[in-house]
Amino acid sequence: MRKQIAAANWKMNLTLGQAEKLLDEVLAIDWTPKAHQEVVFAVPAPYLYPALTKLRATGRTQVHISSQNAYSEKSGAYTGETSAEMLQSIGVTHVILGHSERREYFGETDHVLAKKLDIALAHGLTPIFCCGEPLTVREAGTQNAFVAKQIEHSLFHLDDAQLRKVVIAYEPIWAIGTGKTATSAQAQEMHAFLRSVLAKKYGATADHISILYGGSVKAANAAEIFACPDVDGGLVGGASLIAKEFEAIIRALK
Ligand SMILES: O=C[C@H](O)COP(=O)(O)O
Repeated sequence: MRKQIAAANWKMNLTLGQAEKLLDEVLAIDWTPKAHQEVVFAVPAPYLYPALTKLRATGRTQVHISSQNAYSEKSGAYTGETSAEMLQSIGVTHVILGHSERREYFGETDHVLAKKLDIALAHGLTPIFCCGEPLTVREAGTQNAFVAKQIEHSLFHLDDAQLRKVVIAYEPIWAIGTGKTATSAQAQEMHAFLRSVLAKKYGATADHISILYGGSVKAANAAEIFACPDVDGGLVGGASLIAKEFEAIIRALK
């Protein structure tokens, strides 16, 4: 079975004290993962190392710490940036790339994201690559072509072995932080389409790629969305900041 993943994206929220309390609460839940289940915490950069330290103390092996971003160059005079090599050196295993907020506020293009994917993979990180359409595109009914282009432009230069290390997150922008979730039918339709896009180039490998859904996932809707055959868990923003909510989302993994 494909990996089923509950990924928390804390975005730019929480003080250190709040972050430690939340992590403690979620790490303490009585949860025995199935072999194919994982939990990922994408925490703000200043909390990566404290979070890793806490996680190591629990001995949990199916829980991982992720960066919310990494730069597209190996090292050098890039003030304020964090490299994939730095993340690897402290024990971070995952990195979110191409979140719509990065694309919108920081001008990240498909081309830059292709470079970020390369450098993340070269340093052994698992990229969680985000794609998704804005409301205008959804209303025009052209979401499939829009999202297929994001995938083709940023991922299609990867070889089969590299693609197998990538997790995809489909996040319709109109559903992020709006409380307006895609219906499970809309999510399934897009996830199946994305898998077919991957299959055209990578054949049966497409069946091994986890595709997460993101956009107003919460305790009340996670089980229905995760039950869709092509949905392999979720990338969760707001609800991941509340321990009880995120616990329920973890328990909704299939
Ligand atoms: O990365 C997470 C997504 O942007 C979803 O955020 P949300 O769950 O607050 O809608």
